[in-house]
Amino acid sequence: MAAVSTPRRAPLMRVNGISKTFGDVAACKDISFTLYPGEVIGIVGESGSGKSTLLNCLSARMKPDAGSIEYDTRRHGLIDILSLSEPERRMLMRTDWGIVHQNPRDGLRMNVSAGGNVGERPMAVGERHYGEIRANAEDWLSKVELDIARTDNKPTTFSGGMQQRLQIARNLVTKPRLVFMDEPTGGLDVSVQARLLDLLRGLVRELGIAAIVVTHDLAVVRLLADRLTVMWRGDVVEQGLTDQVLDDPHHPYTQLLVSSVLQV
Ligand SMILES: Nc1ncnc2c1ncn2[C@@H]1O[C@H](COP(=O)(O)OP(=O)(O)OP(=O)(O)O)[C@@H](O)[C@H]1O
Repeated sequence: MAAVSTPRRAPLMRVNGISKTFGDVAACKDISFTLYPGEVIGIVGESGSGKSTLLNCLSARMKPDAGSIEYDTRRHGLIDILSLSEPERRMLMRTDWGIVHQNPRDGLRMNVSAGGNVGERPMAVGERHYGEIRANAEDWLSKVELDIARTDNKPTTFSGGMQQRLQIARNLVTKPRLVFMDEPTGGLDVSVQARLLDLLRGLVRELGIAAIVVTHDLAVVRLLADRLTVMWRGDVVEQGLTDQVLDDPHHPYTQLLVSSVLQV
């Protein structure tokens, strides 16, 4: 019988040999991986292991010393993001990418209403009909479980959890293909974290968005990530399917990380 071959999807992002040094500190050493459309990759590691540096390089906010990052854009196909000009990078950010910061204040405009925060991105990519932009913004506020009666309120009047949900709506409203998340539930109460994670997981799956999620919290990756990358002192020490890595860790650092969590 002839072998049935599964068609291989084209990668969304191909990361090859990324390194970044600050003085004597090698923050990231020769990091490579491939991300496929709709896939969620978690990057875990202790403080100072290089997670944020890697995320900053991948999202073109920091230039690595070596390596390449190719991304399959909707507009121009596969491009080397390190060669983008600043306006091109900003356009990619508006059309294809989202960034969810740990601190919602870094990702929101605090003096603009909640509806304005969500409506700004569709406007930035050319939508002009006020009624539709507002209706879409309200739809997204509902999706992230914010009361649409608060549409005209500024995020300064929201709780931390509400601000984080607003930041998620602002990022997802234009249906990006890739979202970078840096400790998306950090700094929130445990009960608020759990609800937010459920919401994020539902939205990412429903929209088929790929994501790269940096966290030191294994519960976050257990729930969100298909695959896991474990960093230790700038190196990737283990990579694999999330459940496999967490249930059967091979590297001593991963074993320590998993055993230090009572229950994930
Ligand atoms: N702008 C910078 N200048 C100098 N050193 C830096 C800079 N950014 C990061 N580093 C160093 O690079 C290493 C990796 O830092 P990074 O912030 O990427 O780690 P991290 O895993 O994200 O840590 P955390 O979980 O605490 O945010 C650390 O030793 C850090 O001190």
